[in-house]
Amino acid sequence: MPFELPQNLHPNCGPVAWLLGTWRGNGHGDYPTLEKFQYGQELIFTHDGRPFFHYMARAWITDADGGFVRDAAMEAGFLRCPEPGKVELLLSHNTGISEIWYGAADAGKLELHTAGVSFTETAKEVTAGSRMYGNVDGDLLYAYDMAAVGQELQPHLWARLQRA
Ligand code: HEM
Repeated sequence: MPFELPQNLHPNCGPVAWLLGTWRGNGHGDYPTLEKFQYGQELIFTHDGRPFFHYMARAWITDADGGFVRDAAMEAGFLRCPEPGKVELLLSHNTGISEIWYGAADAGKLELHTAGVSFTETAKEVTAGSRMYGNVDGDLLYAYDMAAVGQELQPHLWARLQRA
């Protein structure tokens, strides 16, 4: 179904409007401390006309044929649009991590970097992140790099999702 810009979209959110809706697809994961893995994921961005989007995502580990193995990471938050092209992201993870991000959006591309990461006393140590979201031929491609468990900033996830 083609994406139609909502009539009540806040103008500050124009550069990220293409993200609105539900996306599903597959990704790959890696990190020096881990075995490579594959996953399925669903991302949902919604809005109510105010200058922010609500965001939630859930992932599940898959086998080589794409079959469900087990539930994996969940994250939820708010993508705020203080002015066109400028975003702030507040993100909470089921793994006990909470982050503040700043980013820039332009022509189907959104790039974000953490300004701060907090974690509970039982969570793994994550100290920084970098995310890139791009609209490529109508699909959502993203890459997530993290600095965690003593390793420097490097790829943990990349995925290609289709509009559901
Ligand atoms: C699509 C979402 C994600 C998937 C499918 C995923 C998958 C995995 C898997 C399979 C592992 C190995 C341990 C395990 O089996 O649980 C892992 C470890 C880890 N992930 Fe992720 N992850 C995701 C998102 C994230 C995010 C958003 C963060 C940071 C906020 C993160 C941080 C970590 C850390 C710190 C480890 C532990 C590394 C270690 O102890 O060596 N992951 N992840």
